[in-house]
Amino acid sequence: MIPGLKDPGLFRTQAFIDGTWTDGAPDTRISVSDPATGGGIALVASVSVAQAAQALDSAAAAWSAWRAQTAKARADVLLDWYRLVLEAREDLALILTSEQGKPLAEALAEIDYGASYIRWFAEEARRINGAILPGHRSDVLLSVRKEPIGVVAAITPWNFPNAMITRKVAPALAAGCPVVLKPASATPLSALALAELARRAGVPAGVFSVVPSRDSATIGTLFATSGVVRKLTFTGSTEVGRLLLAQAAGTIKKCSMELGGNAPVLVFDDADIPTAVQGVLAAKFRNAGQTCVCANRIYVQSGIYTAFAAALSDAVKGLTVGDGRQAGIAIGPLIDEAAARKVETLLADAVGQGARIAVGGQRAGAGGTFFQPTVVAEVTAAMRLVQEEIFGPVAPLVRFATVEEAIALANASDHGLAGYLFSQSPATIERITNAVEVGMLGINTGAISTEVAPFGGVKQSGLGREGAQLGMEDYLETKYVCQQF
Ligand SMILES: NC(=O)C1=CN([C@@H]2O[C@H](COP(=O)(O)OP(=O)(O)OC[C@H]3O[C@@H](n4cnc5c(N)ncnc54)[C@H](O)[C@@H]3O)[C@@H](O)[C@H]2O)C=CC1
Ligand SMILES: O=C(O)[C@H](O)CS(=O)(=O)O
Repeated sequence: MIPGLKDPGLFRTQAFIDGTWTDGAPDTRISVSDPATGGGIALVASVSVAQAAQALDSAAAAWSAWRAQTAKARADVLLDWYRLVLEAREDLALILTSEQGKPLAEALAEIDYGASYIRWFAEEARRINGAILPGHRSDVLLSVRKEPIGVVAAITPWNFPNAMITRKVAPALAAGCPVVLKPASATPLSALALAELARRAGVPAGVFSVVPSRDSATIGTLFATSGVVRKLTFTGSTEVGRLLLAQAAGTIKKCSMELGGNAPVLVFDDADIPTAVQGVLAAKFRNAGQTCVCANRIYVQSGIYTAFAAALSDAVKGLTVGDGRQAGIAIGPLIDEAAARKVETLLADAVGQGARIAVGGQRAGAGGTFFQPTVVAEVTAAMRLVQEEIFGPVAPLVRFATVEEAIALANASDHGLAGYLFSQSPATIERITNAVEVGMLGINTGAISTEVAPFGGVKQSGLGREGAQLGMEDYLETKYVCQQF
């Protein structure tokens, strides 16, 4: 149980299948722990493959009635879900912080962000328009219709355990598609609370099921290979996304992939230093650096390097580390011991090659997975801090000299999700905007995520877009009709 919930009915530990709360496989449960304390907070059902398959079958059975609903009727259910989520935002944030660790202020922001996707796609549901085409002959009528793709299987990560779910489920339901969701095993409680609120909003049985599982690989294989599933949508690491794409190939399944990132930041000599510092703080340290759009490699032009490094270090020293439920905390715990060890390993590699720790660099506090917000100077491209997604509160600073060098350094990655640029030169901004290989670019800001804009990456950061009008397309099929008079 989570102390302090106003509505204990949102604390759900069973699976939600075909509109019913149900136990999982016997003798198998997911132990959910609080990353701030290491203590256990719940034992959650872990479904069997048969139960996951049953959820898929119930989705297929519910599809025809859900797609037959008018767009307005689906939009009304989504708006009710949106209202209920906002009414429960404090409980949802407390559940989220308890299982994931981010500060409550960030958790509240995530709930609002997640809810914004529900509202956005409630509105988009009524804008799924087709077209009448100018015919190629005078005796035909040509039309193009958008139709729901069918049963959607979704797999989501632990770092945004609310918004990554609504960013998928809301457009799917709006389009007329049923969804079976497998949330991350570290953070199933947020998903189950959303399912309870969807049930209260009137989402019909079978249209939205949640199947937590300790055996992600087996459930993932079922989702990727089942003939019932028409659409697989995944958010998580590139490694798992690659595996799922390969598994889905056998059924030519439509896939959306929101994968790993390695965001470059370019700070030019003409940047406004306070703006650049605030932008890097926002892009680097949100969720203790555990976001896919985090600033991962910070390239600073040589003329501003010393001043920027000093200003950023001073700002980072002011970031407080602690339990996200306490007031004023900026950096919560990392999700688990493995995540903390990875940060230590990357730092040791950098220092071993000559990098210098300017701020932080150690675990914070007595025990646990808290890590000091860290600034590392004199980092080079040869270091793992630059080559790998850090997923921790570490800001590596790399020098560069010219615009051409900055472009080459920024694009020297197999990933291309987000990127950031700080400059006051229109010519530099235009040059970099055109040359940098990313799906999303922040210019003089580190906060870019919104439901109104298409979220996604290029290269090995993924396929497709979420949010915006584009985000609906991933849940639709196009039918062309040629009618002979
Ligand atoms: N592009 C985006 O929007 C986002 C990308 N990410 C990326 O996700 C990663 C961190 O999240 P994690 O949850 O640790 O990623 P992960 O890939 O380990 O897990 C993501 C989800 O996949 C499941 N999973 C794990 N192995 C699987 C398998 N073999 N088959 C099927 N499902 C499997 C997990 O249980 C979880 O639900 C980072 O690389 C981050 O960049 C995270 C959030 C957003
Ligand atoms: O990085 C992620 O996990 C999310 O996509 C973060 S965001 O959408 O809030 O930027």
